[in-house]
Amino acid sequence: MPTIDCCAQPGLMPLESAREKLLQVLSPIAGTETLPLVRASGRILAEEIRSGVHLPPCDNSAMDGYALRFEDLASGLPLELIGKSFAGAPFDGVVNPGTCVRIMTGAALPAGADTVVMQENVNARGESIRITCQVCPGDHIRRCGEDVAEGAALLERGECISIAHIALLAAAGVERVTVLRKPVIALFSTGDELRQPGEALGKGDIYDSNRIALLAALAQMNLEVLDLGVLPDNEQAISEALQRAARDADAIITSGGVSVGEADYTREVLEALGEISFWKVAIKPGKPFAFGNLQGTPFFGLPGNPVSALVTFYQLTVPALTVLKGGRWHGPQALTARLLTSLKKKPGRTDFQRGIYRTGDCGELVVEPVGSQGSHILTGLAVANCFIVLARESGGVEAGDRVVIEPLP
Ligand SMILES: Nc1nc2c(c(=O)[nH]1)N[C@H]1C(S)=C(S)[C@@H](COP(=O)(O)OP(=O)(O)OC[C@H]3O[C@@H](n4cnc5c(N)ncnc54)[C@H](O)[C@@H]3O)O[C@H]1N2
Ligand code: MOO
Repeated sequence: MPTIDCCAQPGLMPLESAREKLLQVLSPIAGTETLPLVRASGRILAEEIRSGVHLPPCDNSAMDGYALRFEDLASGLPLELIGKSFAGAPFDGVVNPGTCVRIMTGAALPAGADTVVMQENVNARGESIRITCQVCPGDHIRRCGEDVAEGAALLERGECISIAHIALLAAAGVERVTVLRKPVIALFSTGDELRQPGEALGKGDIYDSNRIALLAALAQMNLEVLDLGVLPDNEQAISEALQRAARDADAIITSGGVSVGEADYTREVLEALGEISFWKVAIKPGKPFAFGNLQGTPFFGLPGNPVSALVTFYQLTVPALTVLKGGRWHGPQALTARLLTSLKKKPGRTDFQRGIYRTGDCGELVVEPVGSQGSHILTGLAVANCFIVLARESGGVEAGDRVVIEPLP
């Protein structure tokens, strides 16, 4: 019989409900900017973009070879070579019956020609050629507009611009794009024990890792950060920082001070100044996550334990920030894998254990939990490439069972 999770008190909000609530409350920020295409990767498109050209712009050759008229091949007679067509230097004449043109990959198909034969299948002698293989009409021709027709939509509003999108827009001659501005995220850590790199550690002190990791993660998401640094466990300092954050930022993220200890002030101060919509989620690690707002600015209170901070960042904060910056959140990117080592779990909270997945000998995905799963154990998270997600009401899982995994970004 499974034992009870003593940390899963009644009233914890299921992860799915918490996420739904966040996504209901958040809406995209207003404001746009126009950027050179090359700087637009990861930004959210604020306009639909249509193509001003056909892609490819004209019929052209997919191979280095010879452009000819298919019907000429029936006779088996040699074809007279009358010119050359290069990408950038097309042949201006016409391929009349009995003639052909030397053509390079990407060169415009000359008028009159309807087929290209690659040069490996041709015997060229002086100014005439013979075809040495079976040919089909239209072989090796890339058709005008077969990728994109002039006027067709290239990208929709709200698309998160990828490198492939940049290639597509560049191919259509787009130089600048209008994107949503970057939301500003205010960020601070709390804790009297937190020190900066270069400072000596006194007894019980640690270096502030959460803020640094979150700064990097927010930059990777193309968000602007208002870095409010490390605050002491002091209500006045936290209150002032929260009010500045609400005034100057589009969202507030804090680390620490959301549990029930005597120096855990962040959630209490936020509640006194603004509103907490929910506190404590049925998730492990990360239970004390708090969400609310201060004068309409969304507030994400991440727990201080380093793994808990990053699990709640990925599971709850990233979906909300994706909506805030105008993007679409498509749900967790889940796969299934066969578990190689059994895992203990008590029902009550959705568990995000850290694991390493790979393709096993039989070609299916397998996953191995990393050693220690403590919420203060950063090495486990550092070597992991996925979360192993164990459902809220499930107990332990046996080796050989199939489990859900979510690859880490
Ligand atoms: N009686 C209970 N105690 C605790 C509970 C509970 O339900 N009942 N929940 C535990 C859980 S779960 C978590 S997670 C933590 C969260 O606590 P806080 O959010 O209040 O965080 P702190 O107390 O400030 O710190 C916890 C832990 O993390 C270290 N820390 C804090 N900030 C940072 C940082 N920026 N970088 C690196 N490490 C940080 C801090 O030193 C503490 O060790 O509460 C449990 N307690
Ligand atoms: O959930 Mo806490 O996040 O277990 O350490």
